[in-house]
Amino acid sequence: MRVDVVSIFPEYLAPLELSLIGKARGLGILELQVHDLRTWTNDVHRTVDDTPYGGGPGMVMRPEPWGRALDQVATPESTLIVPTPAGEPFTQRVAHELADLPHLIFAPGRYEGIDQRVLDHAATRMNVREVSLGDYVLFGGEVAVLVIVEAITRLLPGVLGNADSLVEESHTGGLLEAPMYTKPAVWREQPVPEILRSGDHGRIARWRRAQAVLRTAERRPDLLAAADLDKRDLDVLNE
Ligand SMILES: COc1cccc(COC(=O)c2cn[nH]c2)c1
Repeated sequence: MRVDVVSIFPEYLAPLELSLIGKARGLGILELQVHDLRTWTNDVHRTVDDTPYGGGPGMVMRPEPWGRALDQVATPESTLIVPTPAGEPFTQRVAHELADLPHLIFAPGRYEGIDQRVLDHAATRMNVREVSLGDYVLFGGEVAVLVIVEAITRLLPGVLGNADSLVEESHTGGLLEAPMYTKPAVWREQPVPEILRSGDHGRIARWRRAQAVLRTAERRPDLLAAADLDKRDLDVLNE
């Protein structure tokens, strides 16, 4: 997979050089390049924003620099990803969809956003997806790009050593993950649930499922409604 990021704060994306993402790049699983949007400005002040038509507070990112950046970076097989509070929810399912694509271009917006014509024009020549990480507003999309790139990179084949760890992650099967424990068996007078040390893998799987159902009911009733619960799950909820 190839990833390009165009930003007015390219140094914000430096953490993408580290850890698993750095490993994925080292393995040739992921190609990543970060670009400075101001490369594509042509005025002496390298201007990237201006006041909004129709009035209102703040500034809007001008279309020209973005248009020239995408002219250079995009191909017809590119997908433009724009992190924005106004986007579709970014979920593990969306992460899987994006992980299958050949080329992602991230357009983290600053100020009040990017002139809409940039996205409309891009949509005539590539896929465009506006995605939201949550219902809050950041100063810019760079932090969201770090999150999205990490969520996608860990799904790329060869990145995670133990493929099984993907199976147990939250949001698989639509439920939250059960609580996890490791040594010591007792810590500050708190014992690990004895069932997990019983060696009875059938009971352990049932216990974990029950914990996942209860935790999801408590914290994310929206996910529970969408999950395919079996009779035992319903018994757990009605206990
Ligand atoms: C492109 O337009 C804008 C406008 C305002 C802020 C941002 C940065 O993204 C977020 O704030 C965000 C992303 N998911 N949840 C919040 C982008």
